[in-house]
Order: sequence, then structure tokens, then C-alpha cells
Amino acid sequence: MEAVKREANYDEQSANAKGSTRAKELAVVPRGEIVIRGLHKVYETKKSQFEALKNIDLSIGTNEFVTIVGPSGCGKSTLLRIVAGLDELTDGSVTLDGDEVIGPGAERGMVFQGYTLFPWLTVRENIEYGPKLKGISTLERRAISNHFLKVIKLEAFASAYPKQLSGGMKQRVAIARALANRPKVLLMDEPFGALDAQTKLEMQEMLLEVWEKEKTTVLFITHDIDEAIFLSQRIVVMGAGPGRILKTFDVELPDKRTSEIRELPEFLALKRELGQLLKH
Ligand SMILES: Nc1ncnc2c1ncn2[C@@H]1O[C@H](COP(=O)(O)OP(=O)(O)OP(=O)(O)O)[C@@H](O)[C@H]1O
Repeated sequence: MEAVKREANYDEQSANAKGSTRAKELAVVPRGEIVIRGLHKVYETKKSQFEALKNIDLSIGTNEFVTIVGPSGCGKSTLLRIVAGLDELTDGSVTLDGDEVIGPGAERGMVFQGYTLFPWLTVRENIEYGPKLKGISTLERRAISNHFLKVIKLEAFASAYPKQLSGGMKQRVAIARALANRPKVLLMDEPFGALDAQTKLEMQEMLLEVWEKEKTTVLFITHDIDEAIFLSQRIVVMGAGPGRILKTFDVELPDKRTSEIRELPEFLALKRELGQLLKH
């Protein structure tokens, strides 16, 4: 269990233990703060250029849960891929805790819609994959996978292979596998898009539980307005032609998100407003 405690906790503990100014400074270092400034993305082919993103400015705070919504083709995935370091920006900058993003890194975990588990590995082995690459010992890896199997409530399936799991279970493993690297940020591109309605609701509740426990910054993409409101602290609405931010909304709902909040007047009012904005 020790192995999966967050760095911030370690820092706080060491600050308390040592009581030194330096240790206290370490304890307040932001973790998982994304700053995007003047971001432009142009896709170039031999014959043409396509401006996918224009003038994107967005800051996402430590432990914040931010969702991006917008019409198909407005550049949501492009933006997420650039933050992941999987795609290059044309102009501007993206930093994570002050460090420029120049490529993929284990501190940014990704979960996509398609199931990206290794079919030849068991659930436990999939979760331990990242820590194994990092050279973490077998004992510590076991502690990490035990912790996350519990978090995603799949202890009984530790030895199962992905093909033996339902879609929702596979996505739970994908989330655990991303979290096992102890990322500062979880980047999620329509992770529940392929699930049936009931499983999707269950996954949303599970994700919020995980987010509360693990205190990771989350940048989430969805087409589903209900999902965006239910999950997020802030919603960023993008428009197309070229991809840009139209408006951001603070979600003023109780921190404790239970299914009842979907009936609250604030929820319904925001849903109406987002619906109107996305119609144009
Ligand atoms: N590798 C590429 N080369 C050229 N154009 C691209 C490339 N990848 C994406 N695009 C274009 O950039 C635009 C933004 O694509 P992106 O996938 O980011 O949109 P999106 O908002 O995530 O869409 P969706 O909601 O349908 O997933 C689209 O018009 C797409 O055709």
C-alpha cells in the first residue's frame, strides 16, 4: 500500500517530520497543473494545410476535473493528444507543473474509448505493466495491483484475461492501469463512449470515487452533456472551424455527486444552456 501513496502525501509527511522551510516548500508544489498558452495546431499534408486548433488558452488546476465538449471535428482529441505528448503543437506551449510537454510521459495517464488492454496479460499483469517497465520490485508491484484491484472492485478477476471481461470491466482495468503509474494527470478520451447506458452511469460514479481517493487532475472528453455535468468541476465548450474555446462553465453542484443531482434545477439549467450552445 505504501507504494501507491501519492507523492504529495509523502511530501507533506516529510515536511511535518522535518519541519524545515525547504520541506514545507516541497509540500505545496503543484501537482498536475496544466497550462496551455496560445496553442495552434495545423495539420499539414503535401497538398494542403488544415487549422485544427487556434488560440487555445486553458489552465487546469491541481486535482481539478475538467471536461471538454464540442461538435465532432472541433479538435478535442487533437488537444488531448497534444497534452499527452502524442501529437506536436504548431505554436504555443503546454506545461505540466511548469515543465514543457515535449513527448509522452508516465506522469500523464491515458484512457481511450477503445479497449487498450494487452489481451495476452491477466488483469493483474495489465495493471502491473507500467510499474514493471519502471523497474519496480515484484513485491511493490503486487502492493500496487492489490490496491488498484480494490479501487476498481475487481479483486475477484485478478487472474482473468481481458476477453473474459465485460466492456465496463475492461475500462475499469484501463483506468487502474493508467493510475498504477501514479500519474499527475489522467487524460480520458470518451472512455465510456462505447458502454451501455447503465454501465456508463456506474462507471461515472466509480470514476468520481477514484478521483476523490487518488486526487489526480482529470481532463476528460465526452459528447454526452449529462456525463460532462455529472463529472466535472468545469466544462470547456469548443467550437469548430477552426477548433477554439467558445466558453467555459463552472459546475456549481454539490461536491458529492449522487444520481439525485441529475434532477436538480441547476443541473437541468446548465444542461439546457450547453445544449443551446452546442446547437450552433
Ligand atoms: N493526422 C491528421 N491529419 C490531418 N487532419 C487531422 C488529423 N487528425 C485530425 N485531423 C483533423 O483535425 C480536426 C480535429 O480532429 P479531432 O479528432 O481532434 O476532433 P474531435 O473534436 O476529437 O472529433 P470527434 O468528436 O469526432 O472525435 C478534424 O477535422 C480532423 O479531420
